[in-house]
Amino acid sequence: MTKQVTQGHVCIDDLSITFDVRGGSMVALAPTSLELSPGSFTALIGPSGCGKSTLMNAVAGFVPATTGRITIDGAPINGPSDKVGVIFQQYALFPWFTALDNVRFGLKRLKLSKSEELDRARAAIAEVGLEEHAQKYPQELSGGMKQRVAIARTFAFGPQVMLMDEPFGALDAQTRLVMHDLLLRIWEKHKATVLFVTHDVDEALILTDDIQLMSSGPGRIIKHYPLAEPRPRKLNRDNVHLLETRDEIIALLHQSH
Ligand SMILES: Nc1ncnc2c1ncn2[C@@H]1O[C@H](COP(=O)(O)OP(=O)(O)OP(=O)(O)O)[C@@H](O)[C@H]1O
Repeated sequence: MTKQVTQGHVCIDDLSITFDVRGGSMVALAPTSLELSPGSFTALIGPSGCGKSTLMNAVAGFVPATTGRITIDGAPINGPSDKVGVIFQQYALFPWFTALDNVRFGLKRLKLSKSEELDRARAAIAEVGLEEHAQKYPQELSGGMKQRVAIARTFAFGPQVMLMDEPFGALDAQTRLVMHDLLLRIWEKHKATVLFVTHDVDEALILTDDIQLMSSGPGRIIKHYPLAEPRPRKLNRDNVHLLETRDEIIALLHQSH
């Protein structure tokens, strides 16, 4: 039975971000509104420099809104929140901790007993298929394995919102496919609301419920593409809508370059 999700409702309302730079200011994100329903999986696509990471960083509470506001379940975001997990392209694991201890570190905020923390970390490591590598250090793991640890660490503490900024951008094509299956399996189980930045249109078409397309910088959302096709998806002639959507998005991205 599908899990009913009620938390992780993200409202981005007329958000713009301006940075102070030497000799003035620069608009990194033009006024943008976006609503993510609880448990949905949304891709953010747009030309380089259009403000995708800036938007993510604002939802993560790392960058303040210049105008507008962001709420999660009605509560304004004014800084990093326990409701939000973040995964970047760079794995951001602590090199001095094993895979298991990296996941345990992510659980510290929950203040569990030592045995509960260990059980939960072990379960998360098992969920991403790394039981046999739990005692290895990041430098002993492949890029795909490191990103599995990052996924385990972030989902383990139970975030309602998951922000993923090109999480598979550094991985080879084959490993990416494996990671797509893994991410979908974990997302379907945990049902966090996911906002996923990617440059890879196919990745967005395979994974998400909705693709939000941004204009070139200072960007804003110009169009969105709801995707109702059941998963797992394949980009072939049986899925004409996905292929047409791909063509249209690629054409718009080319125009904006
Ligand atoms: N802290 C900052 N200070 C000043 N300018 C910034 C800062 N962060 C981002 N910018 C600028 O804001 C604009 C948007 O950057 P951002 O990283 O959000 O784009 P992006 O769409 O994620 O790009 P890419 O796809 O290349 O990663 C860029 O022009 C960038 O140089």
